[in-house]
Amino acid sequence: MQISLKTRLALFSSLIAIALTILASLGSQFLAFRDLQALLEQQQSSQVKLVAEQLDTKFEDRSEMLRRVVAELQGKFPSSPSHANAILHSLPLPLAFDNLFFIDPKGNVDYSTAPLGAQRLNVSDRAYFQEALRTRDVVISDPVYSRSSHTPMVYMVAPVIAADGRVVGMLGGALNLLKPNFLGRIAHHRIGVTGYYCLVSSGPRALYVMHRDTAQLGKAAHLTGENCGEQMQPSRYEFLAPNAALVSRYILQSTGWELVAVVPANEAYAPLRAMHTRMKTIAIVVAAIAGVAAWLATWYLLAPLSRLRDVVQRSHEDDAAYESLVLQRNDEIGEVGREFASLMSQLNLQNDALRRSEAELRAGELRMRNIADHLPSLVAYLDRNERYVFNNHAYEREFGRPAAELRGMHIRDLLGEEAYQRLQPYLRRAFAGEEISFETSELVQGGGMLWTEALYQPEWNADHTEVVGIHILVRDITAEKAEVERLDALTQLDHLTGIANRKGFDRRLAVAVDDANLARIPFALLYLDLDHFKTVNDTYGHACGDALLQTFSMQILGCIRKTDTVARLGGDEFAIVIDGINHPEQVTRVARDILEATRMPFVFGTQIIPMGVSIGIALSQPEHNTVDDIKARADAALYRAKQNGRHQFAVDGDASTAA
Ligand SMILES: Nc1nc2c(ncn2[C@@H]2O[C@H](COP(=O)(O)OP(=O)(O)OP(=O)(O)O)[C@@H](O)[C@H]2O)c(=O)[nH]1
Repeated sequence: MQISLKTRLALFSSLIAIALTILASLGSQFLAFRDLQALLEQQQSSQVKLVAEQLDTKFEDRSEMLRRVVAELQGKFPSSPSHANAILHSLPLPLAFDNLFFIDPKGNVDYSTAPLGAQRLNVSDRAYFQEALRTRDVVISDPVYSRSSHTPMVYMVAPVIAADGRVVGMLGGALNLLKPNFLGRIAHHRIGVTGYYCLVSSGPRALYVMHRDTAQLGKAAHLTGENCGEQMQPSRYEFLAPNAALVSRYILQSTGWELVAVVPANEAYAPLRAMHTRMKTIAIVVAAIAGVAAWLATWYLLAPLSRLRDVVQRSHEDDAAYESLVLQRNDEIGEVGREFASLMSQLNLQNDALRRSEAELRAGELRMRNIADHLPSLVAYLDRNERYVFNNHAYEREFGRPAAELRGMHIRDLLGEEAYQRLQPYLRRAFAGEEISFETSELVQGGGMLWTEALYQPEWNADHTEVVGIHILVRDITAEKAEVERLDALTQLDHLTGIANRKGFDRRLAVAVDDANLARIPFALLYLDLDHFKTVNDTYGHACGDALLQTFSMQILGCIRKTDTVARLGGDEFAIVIDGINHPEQVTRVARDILEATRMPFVFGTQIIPMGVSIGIALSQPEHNTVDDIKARADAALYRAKQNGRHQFAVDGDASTAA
């Protein structure tokens, strides 16, 4: 389930408000607890101190009484039981003590207002007796717990000191501590309703002298930190639910005993509990109100954000949705709204431009495709895996398959394994980044050659680090080839006579030399030069000379085979290449035929002009031939024919030859 930001923020704010309210309430409870605790401790301490001082006063009064009586004895210990009884009964002490007694210097209890047992009591080993001997003052004993009477007793003794300073005896008083006139009233005294006191003696064996539970009387107590037996286990959150009783203590000056007052937590902190309950109620109400208020405030404050979100969502389908935004808000949401509106406006402009350029691009692509489709050449694009991505219509015509079917097809599958193997070196170079152009030829059905020119142009990735594909252009150049050959042939023809010119002659001669060297096909080279042609020109004019040259070339053609080649090398110089000769006679017969053909005069208009030609013949060598060598030999033979008187032939290497 998706929870909106607004809900989450509202929830979060509410929780914060509730948490803060609870924290504030806990804080005030803690402070209230601390203040109340300090106040209660102060009050209770004062009360305990007051009671302790009353007890001290009671002990002090009795001590003072004993001192006064002892002083009245003027250092004389009673000399007889009757004397002692007289003294004891004459004193007001019985009101203060439960019984009175005299102890002689050896610790024997001689006289007592209480009946003495059969066995004589000696207290010389008691601490209070020895203390009184040492301090020579009134001493209060540690409490003695009487099992028979279940009462705690203390003995107070005052030494009788003779004029010479000796302790001649002691006057003692026994005190039942639980008597109403002493501790009795305090023991049953309550602090508050459930609070109570206990009194713990001093010394290493501290006992309960006073306790609300009489069963505890005389039992061991803690020397320090006594809580009247209460279990004190304050919790960590004492201020929330006080658990530990409120304890105050005070040490009696007269005895060193500790008076402890305990008020159970239930009573001591009752106001706090009441306050706690009230505060809890208030805190719940305040937290609820704060939570709801925070929720509503967040909801209200973030409502524009929701509207902005709606507009943003609608902007997917509606480019103008942002125009409904309220942009006057002077806060972050207003800023976001304005930024969004500005972005959307820019985006719309860019989208328009993009749409326009996309349309242009599509139109451009269409144009390019149309152009490519109308081209007679094969136009394709191969991806890195040598699979077609694009093929123009020419492919459909060429391979008889729809272009869509070719898309994704491997080039090998379309062209066949053999053609693919032929093209692979070129493909490899193109994929290596080289722009390749090459020609191929193949025999076509019905004879003739089909010539094609292929252009492989690599396409690089954006950072020019890798070739991602190849553009392929394959065009039929058969017609071009034929035209080139035709033009090339034209360049090898003599424009005047229509036979080969020097260039054509050189090519033909080179082929003949190669054939002779490689295939042992013998050939002959004939150099021909018209005799006195200059005179013809000079006498009958240049046109006449031209006509003679044309006639002469026709005459030569009549004397040679179709496979032989005649060329005009320039001026009145001609050459013939005769190959595949079986015998030199075959060549000399051609020379003789030409001499015979030119024996007849040339008729130009009304002019009859005698003709003559000198011929030099060179035959190919059985072994190694060169163009220059055979030319030189033919030329030398021609020279010889001229020298010998013209209109004859001479054969290289044969000095006798002539026609
Ligand atoms: N009519 C015409 N004359 C040409 C043409 N080309 C060269 N000539 C001329 O041909 C002549 C060649 O003369 P040469 O071969 O030097 O002299 P020749 O008179 O034939 O002498 P020999 O060869 O020794 O018998 C020169 O007069 C050139 O001007 C051409 O195309 N037409």
